Amino acid sequence: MSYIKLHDRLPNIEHNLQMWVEQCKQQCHGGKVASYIPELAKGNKQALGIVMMDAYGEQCSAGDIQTVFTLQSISKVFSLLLALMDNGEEIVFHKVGMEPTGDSFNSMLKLELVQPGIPFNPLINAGAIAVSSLIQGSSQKHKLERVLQFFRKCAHNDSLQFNEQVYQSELHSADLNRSMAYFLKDNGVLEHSVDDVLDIYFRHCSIDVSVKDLARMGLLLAYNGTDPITGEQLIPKRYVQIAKSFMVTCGMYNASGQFAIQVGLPAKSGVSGGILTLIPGAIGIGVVGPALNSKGNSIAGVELLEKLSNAYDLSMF
Ligand SMILES: NC(=O)CC[C@H](N)C(=O)O
Repeated sequence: MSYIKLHDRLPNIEHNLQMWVEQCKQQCHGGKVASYIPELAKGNKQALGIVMMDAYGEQCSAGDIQTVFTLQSISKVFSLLLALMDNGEEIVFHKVGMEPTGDSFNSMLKLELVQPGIPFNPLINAGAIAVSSLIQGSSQKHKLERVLQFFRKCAHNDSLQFNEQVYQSELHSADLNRSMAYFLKDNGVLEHSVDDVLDIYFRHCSIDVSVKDLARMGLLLAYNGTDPITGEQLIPKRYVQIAKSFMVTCGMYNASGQFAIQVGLPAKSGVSGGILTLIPGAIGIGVVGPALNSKGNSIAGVELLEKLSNAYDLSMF
C-alpha cells in the first residue's frame, strides 16, 4: 500500500513547526500547571513540544520533545477502546452515554439531574470511571497487566510504565473522583468495588509517555485501528470510529466545540498538558505543553494546533 508522505503532504513543515513553537511558547506564562494532583505541579510550565508521524514512521518535530508526562485524560480514549473490545457496544453503552455535557471534565452535576443516572460520555471523569469497571481480567492484577499491555501495543513501545509517584499522588488527592465513583456504585453503574475500579482508572491515567508515543497512538487511530507501520490490526475499525467521534464531541472537555471550529481534528487532551490528535488517514500528532488554560487544555498546545491546521487547511469539516 502506498501512502502520502508527511513532507509531501505538508511542505516546509519542519521550518514552520520550529517557528510556531517559538511563537506559541509565549503563551505559556498565561497558563497554569495542574496542581490538584500535587505531583503534576512539578510539570515544566515553559515546555512545548510536538511530534508528527506518518504511515512510514517518518517524523517531524519541534520543541521539548524529550518531556515525559502522564497520559491523564488521554488514556480515557484507549480504556474505552479496550472496554469495547472486551464487552462490545451494547454492554458499554448500557453504562455510559454518548453525549457531550458542556460541563467541566470533573463535574458530577448531570449525574443526578438527568436520568437514568449514567455518565453522559466516556471522556468525562465519571464516564471513564464507569468504563474502567468494564475492563476484563481474572484478578485485579490481571486487569492492570492487560491495561498496560494494551497501551504498550497502541504506542508500539514495550517500555511504557505506570508512574508510581503520580499514581500515589492522585490516589491520595481524589476525593471528587471518589465521590463520583460512590455515586455511580449506588446507581448500579459500577460492577466492582469503588477502590478497585478507581485503582484501574488512576493507573491508566498515570502511564508515562512522550510526544512520540502520542503520535504513534494517534497514527493508529488515523488508520482506524490498523498500525500502518506494522500492518497489524490492533483494534476493530468500528470501535475506533466510536472513539474518534467522542474525541470530536468531547475530547477537549467543554472547549470541544471551539476546538472543532478552530482546529477541526479529533483530539484528546489531559491535565498534564498532553494533546493527542490526528489527520484522518494520514498522520498521528502528539503535543505537550503543561501550562493549561481555564478549561484544562494546554494553552500553547491548542494555539500551535490552530496554526498548523489553518496553514495547511487540515480541518476535516
Ligand atoms: N482531565 C484530566 O486529564 C483528568 C484526569 C485525572 N486523572 C483526573 O481524574 O482528574
